[in-house]
Amino acid sequence: MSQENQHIVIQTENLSIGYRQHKKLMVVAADINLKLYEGELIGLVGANGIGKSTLLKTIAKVHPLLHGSIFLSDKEIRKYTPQELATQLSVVLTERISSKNLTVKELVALGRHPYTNWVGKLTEEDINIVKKAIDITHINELTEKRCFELSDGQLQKVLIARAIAQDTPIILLDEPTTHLDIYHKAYILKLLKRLAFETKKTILFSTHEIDFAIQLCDKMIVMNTDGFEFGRPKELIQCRSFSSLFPQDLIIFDSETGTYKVRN
Ligand SMILES: Nc1ncnc2c1ncn2[C@@H]1O[C@H](COP(=O)(O)OP(=O)(O)OP(=O)(O)O)[C@@H](O)[C@H]1O
Repeated sequence: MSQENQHIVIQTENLSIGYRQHKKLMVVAADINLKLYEGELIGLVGANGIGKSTLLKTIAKVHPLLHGSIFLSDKEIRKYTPQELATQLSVVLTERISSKNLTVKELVALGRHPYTNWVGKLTEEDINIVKKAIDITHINELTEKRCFELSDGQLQKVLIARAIAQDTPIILLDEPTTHLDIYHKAYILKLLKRLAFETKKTILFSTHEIDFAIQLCDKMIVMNTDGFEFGRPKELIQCRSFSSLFPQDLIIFDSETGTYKVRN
């Protein structure tokens, strides 16, 4: 699809992100201007502590912005009620969940919460959406287990299933593949790509799997100490964005293969 026909789903204008500590501002990143379109899978990469989680939490309104604006589907984020926001955006963060006594099926069904009545009764359509989310994330054999019985990787897939069940135009994920083996890392990223393409969702995720992200993402945001670079993976390779991401004493970026190699 050509970009002119696509809607902008997330837009930031002169956004500054960071923290207020003892009345002091700690700016993590400033002047962030992004336009993310429907149907795009966008990978957010950068060194440890550069601000990836802070950016995701700020866009999700889990953490307040310091300056500037964020628009989700043309509406400023501060104007959204929590209920409205839950129908626009689902989030998978790295924090441990508090509802570990729930079964996997119950946790995934919580994704339907924004759409259910006040007693949380699921309609037949809700049940089908939950089933589909369980199917496509390959967690069928886990549905009756309680969440505290799961491995980190299994729990990660369950949280992704909950976000899919929430069925929002935007999905934000903080390091969704951290605890997964290499096969399931590729599986989940390909699933996110397919979801973005087939259902026109905008999916933004942070990751340290830079080589997988280069292979699969439509666009990438590269955060570094000087600011950020944004574009298609090929363009970013040409601009040497990945080469300058880390000190060059131990690893170098091979632009032919799109991977990092350890120096001999
Ligand atoms: N609650 C907080 N209060 C104050 N500073 C924080 C808080 N959380 C994170 N920071 C700081 O903000 C900066 C960015 O942290 P953030 O967690 O966003 O980085 P990240 O890129 O996600 O890192 P990683 O790859 O290690 O997960 C870091 O310097 C971190 O110490």
